[in-house]
Amino acid sequence: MAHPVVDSDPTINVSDLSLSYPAHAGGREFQAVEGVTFGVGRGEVVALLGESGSGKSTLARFLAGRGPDAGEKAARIKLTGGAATVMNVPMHRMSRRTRSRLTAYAGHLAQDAGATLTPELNVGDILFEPIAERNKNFDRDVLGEKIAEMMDIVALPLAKLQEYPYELSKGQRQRVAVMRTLMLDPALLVVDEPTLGVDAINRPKIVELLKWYRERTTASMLLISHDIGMLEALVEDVLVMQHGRLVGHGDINDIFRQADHGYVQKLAQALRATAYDEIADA
Ligand SMILES: Nc1ncnc2c1ncn2[C@@H]1O[C@H](COP(=O)(O)OP(=O)(O)OP(=O)(O)O)[C@@H](O)[C@H]1O
Repeated sequence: MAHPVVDSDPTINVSDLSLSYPAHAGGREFQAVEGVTFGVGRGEVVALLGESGSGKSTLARFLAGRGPDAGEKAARIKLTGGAATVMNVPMHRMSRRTRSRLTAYAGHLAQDAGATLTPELNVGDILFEPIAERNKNFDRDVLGEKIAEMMDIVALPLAKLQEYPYELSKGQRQRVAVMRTLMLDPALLVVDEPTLGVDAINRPKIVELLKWYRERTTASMLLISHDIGMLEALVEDVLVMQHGRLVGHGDINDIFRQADHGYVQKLAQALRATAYDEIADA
């Protein structure tokens, strides 16, 4: 059985990978990702950009080991071509046990994760939930220090630990969801639009938290985000997807300055319209 090697380099290695959703409701199998090749080196932060429906979340969920996770059969992702390894674990025909080992080291923040926090638990227990699921006898005091540090970074008062998700704002719930993803000290962090729907004042706090995590670990990150502040603070390498294919790949500055693909040019223009020039010139 394959064991994840947490310090393997690269952390992610993808070669000509194609991913599909199964046929359902009389429809045909749908290929969401087609012939994608790239790697994420140890400690590297790679951003995955592209228009809605281009396959970013599918690729991210699969590489985080959550491909077959969805309750509904129709949402289970199948490898239909090529190969991928994550922390040296081949992603093809993975046993349930191997997958469980992998997901212990690969954190995944799904899109809009703040909306899916367990409603019956208070924030403190939500943060302990991933650890309690693996080991009932964990040390609350040791982890309490880490939680206090993270709460401080994202500017949530400690009193919030006693509150339930319905008592929090959307942005507060999202900050809790990001903290929860960091509780198991993932060696690979796959985050899908972590600041989406969070107001402009609180977005930088999520960026700060991911930066803090990056600085205290050698974690690798695959980050889906069009948040310019986040790209500036964390990202070196960018992948651009369109219709399930990779249409751009390279250094964040080069790709937006010398993009030769029509869609990458349009995306670069849109990002520049926000603040990209300031970043590229800095
Ligand atoms: N369960 C499913 N069954 C069939 N097709 C699906 C399923 N889930 C997603 N898709 C399709 O797969 C394609 C890629 O979707 P995906 O969510 O990966 O894109 P995305 O780039 O992350 O988009 P967004 O930015 O809107 O999240 C889309 O065409 C989508 O409709």
